[in-house]
Amino acid sequence: MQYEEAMEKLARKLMLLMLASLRISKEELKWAGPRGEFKGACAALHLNSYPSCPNPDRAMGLAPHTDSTLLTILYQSSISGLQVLREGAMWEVVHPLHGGLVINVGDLLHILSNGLYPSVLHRVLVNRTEQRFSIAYLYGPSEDVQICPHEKLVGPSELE
Ligand SMILES: O=C(O)CCC(=O)C(=O)O
Ligand SMILES: [Fe+2]
Repeated sequence: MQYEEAMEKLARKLMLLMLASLRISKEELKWAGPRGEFKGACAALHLNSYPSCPNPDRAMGLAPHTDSTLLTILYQSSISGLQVLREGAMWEVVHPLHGGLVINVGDLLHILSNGLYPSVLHRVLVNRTEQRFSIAYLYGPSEDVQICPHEKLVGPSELE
């Protein structure tokens, strides 16, 4: 519970920072609410466990996917395995950093930002000798919110 509360606070803060970077204030996104509280936001925790496998090439950890969230906050233990697809071509390992969290942009933020924050294709390979654990906090809007590109990010100037 404590973990979820801390993650929700962080997710809200990240959302406001990312929106600000797109020059969108909380007043310009109705469902952010007057204090940027993102009322009714939907969240879930994935508790992932990947048993070790002596032959990782022949085992599946997590198949390539994007998260259908606004954003995902990921804690990975000290065992690597997470990879992201770079420039649509190369799988790159996301090395765990002590005390660090990984932020994945999800499909809903991709849509909201009209592609300025692209969602990231990622996968997990199992480790040869050690079991790996991760905790993914999946953050999305309230279920009655319809996501579309923000009006400030569409229009003639964006198409030029
Ligand atoms: O285990 C990981 O590092 C990634 C987990 C993940 O992508 C997910 O739960 O959606
Ligand atoms: Fe994921």
